Amino acid sequence: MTYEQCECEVRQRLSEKRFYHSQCVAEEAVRLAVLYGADPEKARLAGLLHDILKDTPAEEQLKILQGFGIMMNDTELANQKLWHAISGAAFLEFGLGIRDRELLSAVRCHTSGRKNMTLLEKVLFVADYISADRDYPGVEELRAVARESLEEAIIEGVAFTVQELMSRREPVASASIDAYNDAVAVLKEKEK
Ligand SMILES: Nc1ncnc2c1ncn2[C@@H]1O[C@H](COP(=O)(O)OP(=O)(O)O)[C@@H](O)[C@H]1O
Repeated sequence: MTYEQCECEVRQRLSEKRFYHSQCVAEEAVRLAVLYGADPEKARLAGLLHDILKDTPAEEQLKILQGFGIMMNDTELANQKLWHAISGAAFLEFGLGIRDRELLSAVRCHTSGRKNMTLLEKVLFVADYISADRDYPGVEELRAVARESLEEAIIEGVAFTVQELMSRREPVASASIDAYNDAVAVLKEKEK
């Protein structure tokens, strides 16, 4: 599929606001990719596609996952906000025929992160926090951190999300803690 065809698939499934967010994440992912040595065009496409099922009702997302025979683990099931990433990656692969495993796994883990993230996964994970449309308190600081270190940005991003989830007494998927621990380990290694 061409980039334009992908854009068309995304646009028809998302609200204007969410489509704009996807475009902003695509642009930010390119910037981070250039800065840290990932493939900019793959990063752009991952950013464009990452939220493709975000506006699809949860029951439909479940049906899509069941239809493709994909199981979620217990924490994933307990966190509805994670479903669009998992169902989105499945839809891209089995619905649209996108075969790029690196891109698919970046979409699959873009919300929670995961253990042993690839460079592209890190780029997308961070781009989603700092894209131009984001305006939460602290986003400017996180943008500055992301220009200096992807790992520091992952740590700050996960800390922000986990604190927010805990304050609402919501379950926390351990994939984010894994991503945090890996980032801490990379920084410790660099300090040596
Ligand atoms: N480890 C996690 N466990 C549970 N929920 C999580 C985790 N990480 C992220 N989330 C949920 O996902 C939300 C962010 O998802 P995201 O796709 O970036 O949404 P949006 O683009 O609407 O901000 C967080 O606000 C949180 O509710």
